[in-house]
This record gives sequence, C-alpha cells and structure tokens, in this order.
Amino acid sequence: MSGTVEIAGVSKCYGDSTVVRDISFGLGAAETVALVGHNGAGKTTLIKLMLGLIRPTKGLVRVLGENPATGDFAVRQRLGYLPESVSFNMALTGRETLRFYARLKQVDGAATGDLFERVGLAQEAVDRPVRTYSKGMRQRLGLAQALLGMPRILLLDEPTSGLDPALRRNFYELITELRAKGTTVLLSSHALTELEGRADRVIIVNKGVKIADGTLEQLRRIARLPTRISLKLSQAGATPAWLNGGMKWCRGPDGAVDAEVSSDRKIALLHDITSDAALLSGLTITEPTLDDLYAHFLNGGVTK
Ligand SMILES: Nc1ncnc2c1ncn2[C@@H]1O[C@H](COP(=O)(O)OP(=O)(O)OP(=O)(O)O)[C@@H](O)[C@H]1O
Repeated sequence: MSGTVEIAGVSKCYGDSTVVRDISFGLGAAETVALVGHNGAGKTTLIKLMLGLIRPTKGLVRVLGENPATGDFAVRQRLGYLPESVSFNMALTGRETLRFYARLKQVDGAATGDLFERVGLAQEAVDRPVRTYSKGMRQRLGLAQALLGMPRILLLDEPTSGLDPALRRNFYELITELRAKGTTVLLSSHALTELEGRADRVIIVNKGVKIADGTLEQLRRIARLPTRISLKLSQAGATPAWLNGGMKWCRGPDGAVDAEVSSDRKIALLHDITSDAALLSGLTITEPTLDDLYAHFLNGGVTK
C-alpha cells in the first residue's frame, strides 16, 4: 500500500499548552481510517496539520510527499476537506456554491453536476439558495465541495453528525466507492458504533497523544478483552461438563446461560460446547465492540 500521508513525531503547542504530542502514523492509498477521541483530543488539529493550515511545532508532516504548509499548490488540490461545521453563504445556490469552491481550488467547475448526483442532492435543489436546505442537504453540499477535483485524500471531520440513518448509509456507500478507486479517507468521529466494519483502521487519540492504532482485529488482540458467549440450552436444567469447567456462567430463564471468556480459551470452549449440538437451541458470540476497545484504551489499557 503506497503512503499518501506521513505524520512523524509531530507535536503542536499553543503557548504553554501542547495539544498534539509526538504523534506518528501514516495513511495509505485506498485506506479508510477512523480518527477517534474525546472532545479536545486533538483530532481537528491533526487534520489542520495535514491540510497545511497550521504548522507543527515539532516533527514532520508530509502529504503526497510534500509539506502541505509550504509545498506545491497541486498537493492541496488533491486534498478534500469537510470541516466539522460547514458554513456556506446562505444567499448562494448549491450550484453557485460549488462553482465558487471550484474556482478557489482551481479545479474544473463543469463537473459539479455529477457531484450533486454522487452525493444525492436532488436536482430540483441545486438552483435553490442554500438557506432553504435542511442540515442533511448542507452536509451533502459540504461533501460535494470536498469531492471537487477528485481528491486523492479526503479529510472528513465529524461527517455524519446530524445525518439521519438513511443519509449515513448513503454516505458510507460513497466512502466505499471512493476507497475502491484508491482514495485515502480519514474520518474523525465520535460515532464509534457506525465505524465498525467501515473503517480499515482506527487511531485513538487522548489528550493529544496517540494511544492505539490498528485494525479492529489488531486492537482486539492487543486489548485481550473477553468475548461474551450466550447460549440457550435445549433443556433448561441440563448441566453439561463444560458448565462446571471453571468458568463463571450466569444462568437466566428458559435455559439461557452466558459467560465472558478470554480470547485464548474461546476456541477450545466453543469446541466443547458445540461437540454435543443437541444440547443447544441457540448460540451467540459477541466480540468486544469499538466502544469497549475505546473505553479500554482510554482507561490506560487496563482490563477492568
Ligand atoms: N488556535 C488554538 N489556540 C489555542 N488552543 C487551541 C487552538 N486550536 C485548538 N486548540 C486546543 O487544542 C485542543 C485540541 O483541539 P481539537 O480541536 O484538535 O480537538 P478535537 O479532538 O478535534 O475536539 P472535538 O471533538 O471537540 O472537535 C483543545 O484543547 C483546543 O482547545
């Protein structure tokens, strides 16, 4: 995977306060990465560093091989950015807005019609003033603006906040399409649940420090959080040998039993449990969610 963004040993200070501390990571082509962290963790600061809007106090930022703050304008043309709060000139229509941004970015404004279609902004809305748009429509317009000039890297700050579930689904479909075409997508978000299965990799920052970086599978392996196994016994009172095998099972009504099992014992236990399938009428395996992992890493990586 070829790298599109490189952040190496980057710190950013404002006066006495260090808001990003010695962070390093790279982003690859066709990679969708979630940047997650509490409010004030430093996510927007990292995005602004990649955009070249601010410069690091220490360390190196490279975007498509160049320093985005001083490098060639062509590099900035290949970046798309959707800020956390999109604010447009309310008097302009959607079409005028996009043409305005196309001129700023010095990219072809003629393709804006396609962009409206791609982000699902209805044709009838395109020539209406932005003040008549709903929040979702403004967010779509913001996304269309970010997609101007077919960026190789998209930096999206809280892109789905305020979107209804249908719009969110649409949004992630578009991200999948872009990934297939080789675009690097960085999503800063608080919406952990919706990122599962959508981001290739997750970077967690806390108080300006990177505390985790990996695929969901890698983070699960590092965190070693237990898996929850929930079963339904065909006969409520049955006591197969594995129920007394040193694990703490909780019995519920109608033959329901469940327990938390460590990742190293999980496969052997499942083997025992399923060796007599007639004993079971249901089985659910729940792996730690991104929410669980996030809480774990914020907690200093200590399993409670
Ligand atoms: N121009 C600035 N001057 C001083 N401090 C700043 C400046 N910009 C950001 N900060 C501080 O840097 C810290 C990180 O802010 P940042 O906006 O990067 O956080 P964030 O993770 O994006 O938060 P949120 O999820 O709330 O958007 C915050 O404490 C913020 O107050």
